[in-house]
Amino acid sequence: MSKLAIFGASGHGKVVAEIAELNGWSEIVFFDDAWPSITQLEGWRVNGVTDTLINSLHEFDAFFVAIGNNAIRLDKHITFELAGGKATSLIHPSAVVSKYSKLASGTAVMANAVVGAFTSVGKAGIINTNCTIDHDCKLEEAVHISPGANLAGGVKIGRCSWIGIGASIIQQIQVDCNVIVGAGAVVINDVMQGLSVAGVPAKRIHIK
Ligand SMILES: CC(=O)SCCNC(=O)CCNC(=O)[C@H](O)C(C)(C)COP(=O)(O)OP(=O)(O)OC[C@H]1O[C@@H](n2cnc3c(N)ncnc32)[C@H](O)[C@@H]1OP(=O)(O)O
Repeated sequence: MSKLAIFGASGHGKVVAEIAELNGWSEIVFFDDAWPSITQLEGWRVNGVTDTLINSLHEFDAFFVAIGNNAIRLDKHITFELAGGKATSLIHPSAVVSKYSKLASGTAVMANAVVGAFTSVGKAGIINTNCTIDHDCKLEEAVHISPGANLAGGVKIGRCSWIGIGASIIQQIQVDCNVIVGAGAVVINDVMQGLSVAGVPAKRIHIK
């Protein structure tokens, strides 16, 4: 492994870059549409915008999109794939990922996260710090499980849904696409597409 392009020069990008270093990537270069306002992220250089990366994908062994917004992350991931880039996943060495689980490309698994047996994670997912996803869960594309959230067995999470920090979801629940589950929520019922829920037990909230 040698040269990795990371799109998204943010706090999330920094965490991802450290995991990449721990995974043995020797050269990491950032890209971000805020360039040239941003040319440096901590010790890493930021080299250009989306088109710059598209035109230089052949110089990299892989790319990774480090954007927190689920829909934008998926869109950029697909853009770079269609342009011929090779996506990689990045797994922190302290994470426990079952050998019977499946992670699609472009997923970050942060420190101390647990991915259980026979669980699948779609492309461009974020499995954040110290969260647990138990057995037989199915996460579609671009899902974000925030730090400290816990999913029991057999939970399904739809495309681009965001499970907030410290939320819990009981077994066999289905959370549809584009859902937001608020911080600390306890989800005991299925959640329909596009809704936001929060509280214990989780109920619909109306966000401004
Ligand atoms: C490494 C990282 O940093 S990863 C990121 C981790 N961060 C998170 O997980 C954050 C999760 N975000 C939240 O929980 C947010 O509160 C959201 C996204 C659910 C809502 O945020 P906003 O869009 O700003 O909504 P807003 O603050 O207007 O709240 C709307 C209503 O829902 C309530 N509400 C919002 N969040 C919650 C919550 N977590 N639990 C209970 N009630 C909540 C508000 O009190 C408000 O109620 P009201 O209408 O009676 O006044």
